Amino acid sequence: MTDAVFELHDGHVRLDGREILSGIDLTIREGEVVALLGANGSGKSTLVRALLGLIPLSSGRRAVFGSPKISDWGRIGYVPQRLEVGGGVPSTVREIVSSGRIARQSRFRLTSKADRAAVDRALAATGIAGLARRSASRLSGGQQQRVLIARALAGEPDVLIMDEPLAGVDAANQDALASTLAGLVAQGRTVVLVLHELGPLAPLITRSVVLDHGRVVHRGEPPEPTGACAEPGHDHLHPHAPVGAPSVWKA
Ligand SMILES: Nc1ncnc2c1ncn2[C@@H]1O[C@H](COP(=O)(O)OP(=O)(O)OP(=O)(O)O)[C@@H](O)[C@H]1O
Repeated sequence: MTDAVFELHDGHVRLDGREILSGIDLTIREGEVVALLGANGSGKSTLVRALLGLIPLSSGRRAVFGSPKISDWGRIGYVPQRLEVGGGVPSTVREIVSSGRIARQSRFRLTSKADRAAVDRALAATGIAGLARRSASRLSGGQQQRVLIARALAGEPDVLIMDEPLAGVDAANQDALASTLAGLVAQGRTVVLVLHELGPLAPLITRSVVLDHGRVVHRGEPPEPTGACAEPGHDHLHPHAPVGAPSVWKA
C-alpha cells in the first residue's frame, strides 16, 4: 500500500465554542486526487486547514507524512481560498509566484536558474505570463486566484491542496489548470481539491469525500448530480447551495 500523506482519526474541530468538524476519519494516500465536496459552510475549508495543521484539533489525531506536524513545507503547495494577494504590499505577480520557491531554497542560496525556470513554467501553466510585471493587487479575482495557484506550482510540491481553485476562473483557464494538474498527477503527485463543481477536473478525480454539517456523508466515487443539475446542457455554474439546502449530490 502506498504511503499516507494526510491522516485524520476521529478529528474534531471547535471554533468559537461551536463544533465545526465532528469525528472525521480520512486518510489520503500518495498519488490520489481527492475532491472535497459539500454545501457552503459544511466544513471543507476547515477540514483542509485541519489536515495541514493550521488549526488545532479539539480532539482526535492528525498526521502529515506520518508526523504530527509538517516539517518540510517545501513538499506541500497550499492554495487558500480568497486570499488577498499582495496584502496591500505592491508586489508584482512574478514576485508573489517566486515566493513559492522559498521553501525549496537553502537559506544562503540566491535565486538560481532552476528557480527562475520553475517560476516561468508556473506562470505559463496558469496563463499569467503576460501579467508577470503587473501589481497583483490590481488584478481581477480570477487572475489573483491563478497567481495563488502559480505560487503553489512554482514550489514543485509533492502534494497540492487547493481550496476552490476554479472559483472566478474562466473556462479556458479552468481547462489549462486541468491539463497542468493531469501532468502532475501522471508524475505521481497527490492532489486535494475543495470544489463546488468538478468541471474539467472531473476526469482526474480518483475519490470524493462529501461533507455535510461537519461530518463525512459520502465517500468513494464522485457522486452523480441529481435533479436539474443532471439534465443535459446544465452548465454547472449555478451559485453555491445555501447551508442546509437539499444537496444536488446523491449521497
Ligand atoms: N474562524 C472561525 N471561527 C468561527 N467559525 C468559523 C470560523 N471559520 C469557519 N467557521 C464556521 O465553520 C463552518 C464551516 O466553514 P468552512 O469555511 O469550513 O465551510 P466550507 O464548506 O469551506 O464553506 P464554503 O463552501 O462557503 O467555503 C461555517 O459555519 C463557518 O461559519
